[in-house]
Amino acid sequence: MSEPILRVAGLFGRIGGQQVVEDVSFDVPATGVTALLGRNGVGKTSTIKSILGLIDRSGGMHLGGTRIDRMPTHRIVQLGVGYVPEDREVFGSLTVAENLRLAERDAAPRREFIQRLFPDIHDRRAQRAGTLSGGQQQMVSLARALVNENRLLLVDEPTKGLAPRIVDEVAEALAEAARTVPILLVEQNLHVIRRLAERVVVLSGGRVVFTGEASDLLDDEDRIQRFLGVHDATDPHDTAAGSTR
Ligand SMILES: Nc1ncnc2c1ncn2[C@@H]1O[C@H](COP(=O)(O)OP(=O)(O)OP(=O)(O)O)[C@@H](O)[C@H]1O
Repeated sequence: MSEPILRVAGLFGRIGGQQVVEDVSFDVPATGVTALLGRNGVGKTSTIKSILGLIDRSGGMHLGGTRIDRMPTHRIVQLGVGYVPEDREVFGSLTVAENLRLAERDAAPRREFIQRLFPDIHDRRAQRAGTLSGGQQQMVSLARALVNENRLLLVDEPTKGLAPRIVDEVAEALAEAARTVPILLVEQNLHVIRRLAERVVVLSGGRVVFTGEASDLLDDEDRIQRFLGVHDATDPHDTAAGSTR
């Protein structure tokens, strides 16, 4: 296997003195989607924020061979790490175009790529982002990260709270994006994980409890239940209409 784009070794993260990430180690391959999974509150968002230096953290982290564990957030971003935060965080009083413009970091932002990937958002470029639906805001949030040439994308629960049809659209956009950039994806929707992820890292209580090929987890109902606490409604043997969240 080629060198991983991100190497996390013995990462600890703290919020208000409380340890929320405990000795976490994993690699993110240089291509495809790696899913960071686990039940609610196990430390997925905190792991992403630790990588970016958004919370107090210590431990070894390398981005393509460059040590980043002592770098401030803006330098990590400048190295080419895009971030799509949980709950989108678009600027509601600004237009779609303004939201995209303020995210542009590169000399040659990929405006045509964004236009092709998100035609609906392009049509709404003069609309204030706060008046968009949740799904449309998610597209703006994704577009803001994709407008730059990144070496790694960190995407936190992009389908949370969205209607099934919009979940499919977001998954499609992520699949397209994953052809150009490796993605570390926090996601709870098993359909989306199944569709996008090649590798999985599972957390429990702030620690890594499983890493492997996505199929090693997704084809094992017992592991799904144990690690994620959900029923796989896509399982053909399962006649109950179980929740995938
Ligand atoms: N701002 C905060 N102040 C105090 N504790 C926090 C804060 N944010 C998160 N925590 C705690 O840190 C732990 C990990 O939270 P985190 O949000 O990283 O989990 P998660 O796996 O992303 O959860 P979810 O799936 O619900 O988003 C939890 O116990 C949570 O209560």
